[in-house]
Amino acid sequence: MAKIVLNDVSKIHRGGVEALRDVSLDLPDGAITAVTGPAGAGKTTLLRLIAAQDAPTAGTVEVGDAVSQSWRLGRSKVVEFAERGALKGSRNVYDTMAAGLTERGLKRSEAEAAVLKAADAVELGPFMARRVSSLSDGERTRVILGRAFAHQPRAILLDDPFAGLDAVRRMALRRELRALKAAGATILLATHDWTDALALADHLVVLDRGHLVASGPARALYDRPPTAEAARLIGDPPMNVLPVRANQTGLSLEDGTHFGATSVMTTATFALLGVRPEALFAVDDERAPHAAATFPVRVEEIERGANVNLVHGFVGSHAFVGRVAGHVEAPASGLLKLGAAREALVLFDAETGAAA
Ligand SMILES: Nc1ncnc2c1ncn2[C@@H]1O[C@H](COP(=O)(O)OP(=O)(O)OP(=O)(O)O)[C@@H](O)[C@H]1O
Repeated sequence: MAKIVLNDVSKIHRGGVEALRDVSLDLPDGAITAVTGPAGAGKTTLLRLIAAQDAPTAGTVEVGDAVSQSWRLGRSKVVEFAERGALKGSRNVYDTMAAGLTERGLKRSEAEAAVLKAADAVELGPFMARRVSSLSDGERTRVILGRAFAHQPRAILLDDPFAGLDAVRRMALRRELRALKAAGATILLATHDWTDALALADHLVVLDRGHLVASGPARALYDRPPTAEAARLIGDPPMNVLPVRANQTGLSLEDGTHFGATSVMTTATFALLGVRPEALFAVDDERAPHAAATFPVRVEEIERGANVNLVHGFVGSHAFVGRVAGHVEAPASGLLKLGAAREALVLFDAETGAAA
């Protein structure tokens, strides 16, 4: 197992791009951490620094007992950084998985046993002699994972491991990663995909434009984001966040659109009100539970799915999304009332954005 600690880490790439700024993190060992954030947030840069493939411009990175005073020192023994782009197409699968094992001190026979065992685990046995360039994206991902298994590192870093995998392989990979965790590995994966992140992660790190937006236990961060900024970045679709004004009659938008929500106590006149898309339900549905707040949504589009519908529209002038179960239809007026229970409403400070 290996705990990963970053102290005030910044990384300025050549050309002056500040990919990370003053990031401090303390990641639990023996857990799965998902590093999330929009394109260009700094996810790959963070993984590369932890793997000692690149040096921080400032700050220190510690992995287990390998500290980065000299930033490369000892790190290769504890971290396997699995980058799809780094696979050599002309190598066969066996050599790709075996590369570096003897340098780590394994005898040839031990290296061979480790590779064959790992290949078995990721069902790559029949592929051993195939060139990497002849493999599909999904098969390459399995090579990457197989290599990580064979090396038995204490921390495994995976950059976008689910890209290019079909649904069945995604599920299989999630199972493999859980099994690796159960065997004691610390796993860090960068992903854009919230389904995978939330299905797997014990811990979430949210980055945006190089700064750390949030870090904490995945479920808690998802249910109660610490700031409005985090709320807008966590989940797909993320939480709706509306600027509201409070008085005795409840909460309203600046244009007077009223939500009720008298049960939401706030001493401030202005606040930000958050509600998760999947917490919303159509209030005309007589089976709907009692709504503590009602949002009149001017519907632009309803994306129909097998069990849930994504309602895209506006509340006042603010974009708003509902993920509503069952059949839902926009009324002739175009205004669909979506409600939420009291426990689904989150208030943030209007000035600081901190959760109330
Ligand atoms: N080697 C490099 N030289 C110069 N700039 C770089 C380099 N690597 C990354 N960057 C820049 O640093 C920022 C962060 O990039 P990074 O790849 O870490 O983000 P990311 O969150 O992984 O993005 P994506 O989700 O698109 O893969 C981006 O603006 C990127 O263009």
